[in-house]
Amino acid sequence: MRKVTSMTVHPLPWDHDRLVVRRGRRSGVTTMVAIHSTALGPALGGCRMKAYAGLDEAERDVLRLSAAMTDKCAVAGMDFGGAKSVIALRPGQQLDAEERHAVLLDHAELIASLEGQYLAGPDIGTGPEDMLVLREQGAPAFCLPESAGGIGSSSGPTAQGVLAALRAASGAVFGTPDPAGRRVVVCGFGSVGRLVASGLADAGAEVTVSDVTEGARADARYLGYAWAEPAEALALDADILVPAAVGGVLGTDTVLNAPLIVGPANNQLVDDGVASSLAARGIVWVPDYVASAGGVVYTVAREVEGLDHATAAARVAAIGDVVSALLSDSAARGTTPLAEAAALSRRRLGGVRTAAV
Ligand SMILES: NC(=O)c1ccc[n+]([C@@H]2O[C@H](COP(=O)([O-])OP(=O)(O)OC[C@H]3O[C@@H](n4cnc5c(N)ncnc54)[C@H](O)[C@@H]3O)[C@@H](O)[C@H]2O)c1
Repeated sequence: MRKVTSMTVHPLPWDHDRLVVRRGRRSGVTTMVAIHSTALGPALGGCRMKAYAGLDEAERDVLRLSAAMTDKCAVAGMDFGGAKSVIALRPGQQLDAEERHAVLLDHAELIASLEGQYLAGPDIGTGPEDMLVLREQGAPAFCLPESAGGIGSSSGPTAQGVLAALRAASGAVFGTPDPAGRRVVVCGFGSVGRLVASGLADAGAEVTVSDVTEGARADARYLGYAWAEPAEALALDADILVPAAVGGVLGTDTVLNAPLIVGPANNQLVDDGVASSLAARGIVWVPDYVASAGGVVYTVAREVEGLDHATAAARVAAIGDVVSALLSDSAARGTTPLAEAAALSRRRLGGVRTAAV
């Protein structure tokens, strides 16, 4: 196992706790875990399985994502640190069932060697069934299938957290949290986007949805939603834009015509500087790691802390209180909601530097 410590100048950023990288003895696939911070408790974060151009790219991804998890946990009030893991496939590499199982066993071995400091959840390319394989091999993992006593998909609580954030932000921007009559564009009609869209439609909002797949378009038509082409969706004249697809969609030059942006998509900004540019354009952007925390908040409360549904759901709903406070503080101080979220994270961490790499 290659263990990189904070004595290593490259590629480990100064504020990461550790990065462990190992080529699996069964699968030959390289997997890695980055633990950004354990200041608040054991570090948790998703396990991403995808193809990378090279291991440098995979390391950059796992380091950046683990740092963001520290902020996500800290701002959501969780007593957990931030981490992430990556199963780095080669370009074009496809795994059959047996190879996938071997990769998961290798990854479980790596996670188990961290002695409880990393708790894995699902991310792009992995799901609850994979978490069960990790758990069965002695690796701490959450978001297990319902058949194994877990909560299954985290999409429901993630959507509930987005709706809580959206209501709170609507209160700040429009003077009322009620989405009734608001024109909302949901970009990305996937697991979370669909639930956010239906929650808003049920509350009386005028919902337009968009996606890149024909299946999503057919489903949207069947369910009676207005449709926007993906290339035009972000620029639609609306009250609220909900990015629920991929990251990197909001840049300084992106044409936007909604005064409020709040959604679950991770890493929505091309870079953190875009937060200032959005504020200067009079657009309120709720930091994605605040709005999207519902899934991890709920799942960890239920599966790791053993809390009941009502207590866990109340924690998800409290994301709305966090958003209200961030927006009120940013308005009062002339800062961005992102700056306020980062400051809140730093306060919880007792001054430990947490900037994303
Ligand atoms: N599922 C969760 O619990 C969770 C938690 C936190 C964050 N997120 C983030 O929220 C986002 C949505 O998650 P999900 O679970 O619904 O994913 P998903 O894969 O089910 O849905 C994403 C949808 O976006 C569509 N899409 C891709 N590119 C697009 C584009 N350019 N324009 C419009 N649509 C496009 C896809 O076709 C897909 O239908 C992701 O960024 C994810 O990382 C999800």
